[in-house]
Amino acid sequence: MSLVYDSLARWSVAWSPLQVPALGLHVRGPAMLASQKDFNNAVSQVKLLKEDPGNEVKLKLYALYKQATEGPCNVPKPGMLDFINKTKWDAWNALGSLSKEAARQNYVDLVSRLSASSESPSPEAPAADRKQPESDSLVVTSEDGITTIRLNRPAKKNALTTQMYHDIIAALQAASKDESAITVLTGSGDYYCSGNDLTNFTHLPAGGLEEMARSAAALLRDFVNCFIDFPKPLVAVVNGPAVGISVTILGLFDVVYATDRASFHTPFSHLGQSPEGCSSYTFPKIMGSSKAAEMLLFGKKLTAQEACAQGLVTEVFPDGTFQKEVWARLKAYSKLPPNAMRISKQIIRNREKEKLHAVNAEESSVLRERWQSDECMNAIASFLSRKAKL
Ligand SMILES: CCCCC/C=C/CC(=O)SCCNC(=O)CCNC(=O)[C@H](O)C(C)(C)COP(=O)(O)OP(=O)(O)OC[C@H]1O[C@@H](n2cnc3c(N)ncnc32)[C@H](O)[C@@H]1OP(=O)(O)O
Repeated sequence: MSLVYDSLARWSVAWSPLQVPALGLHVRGPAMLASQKDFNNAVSQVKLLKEDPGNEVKLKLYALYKQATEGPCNVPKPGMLDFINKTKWDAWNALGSLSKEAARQNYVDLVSRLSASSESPSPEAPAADRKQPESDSLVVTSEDGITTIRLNRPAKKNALTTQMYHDIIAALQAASKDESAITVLTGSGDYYCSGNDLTNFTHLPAGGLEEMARSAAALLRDFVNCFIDFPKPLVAVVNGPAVGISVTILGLFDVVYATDRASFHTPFSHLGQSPEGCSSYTFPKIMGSSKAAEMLLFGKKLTAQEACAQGLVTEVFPDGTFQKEVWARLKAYSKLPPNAMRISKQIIRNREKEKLHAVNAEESSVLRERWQSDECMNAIASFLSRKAKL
């Protein structure tokens, strides 16, 4: 094994970025596919990366570059002892029949994530230096090795405004670098979260509905990407009912604790919308395809006990002792060696990441279209005119 690593290390030095170029099967709607120009720009951007992304990522870049430019692997497999070329061949071959267009897009996405992370400030951000959220609707605290991101809009059942999506992204980015061992998302008041604030769709920008849908899809994608990439144990403390996107992203958490008062509701069809938060992939995996379909297609609301029986929730606690029991447990977990927890999370999650990014891109692209549909507009108008509730 070390021989392969050694060889890869030398190989990466010899690599020109132009030869370099993610594993994973990407299926996405045509609206989101990168152009040849985007691809060429990404190829140039690789040369400007400030940090060496490491051999694993270089291999992904290489494989995607080959797939995007030459299509599926079409050369004979190198011999057993030709470690370097065999490793490259395996990476390219693992992409199977992924189309050139999807490979080009995945390459562009990967480079853009690499560029963003190499530009972000790397030093550890202690809790005291954390940039506070722009609005009071999100409260971020760090104590006892736990960073807690609290949705704080109880009068609106913690519905997520556009600003809150931005603030959660910033809070997760800061938490990934602070000194805490565990990060928690929870809500204030009687609800965990009622999902996307439906009035987000009423603030039409100059470009109209189309522009609103485009920018919401881009924000959704960035938001979900942060959960996919979050490096530390991520725990949801579900203090009450959860709706929409606050339910779907639970599949990206490591542990989900719920009060017995919680319920889990994804009424996408009622709203003329479609699943997000990678739930089109994680839910069938977690609970099987027919239970997932009942939730995601028919909007079946699950009790906390049902969600636990189906694997979406880790454990359910009586509401009266929920906070006390959960926080005592989290405080104990936060004393465990943080690096061991990060590394274990990496092992569990890393092989799925590229797939999850592809699913996220596809779901966001489909929703961009859905948000411009009459079905969706009518459902939102109906809620806003107080004719409809879930
Ligand atoms: C970047 C964009 C990404 C987009 C990602 C897409 C995500 C998809 C989803 O999340 S879909 C889910 C959307 N959510 C809903 O459809 C829930 C709508 N809300 C309700 O049906 C009900 O409010 C309820 C069942 C959650 C709670 O009912 P209850 O009777 O207990 O309470 P009220 O209805 O009186 O609510 C109190 C006030 O809160 C406002 N409110 C609640 N949820 C939302 C919401 N999602 N969006 C906007 N506003 C919400 C509600 O209108 C009340 O306000 P008022 O006191 O001013 O009347």
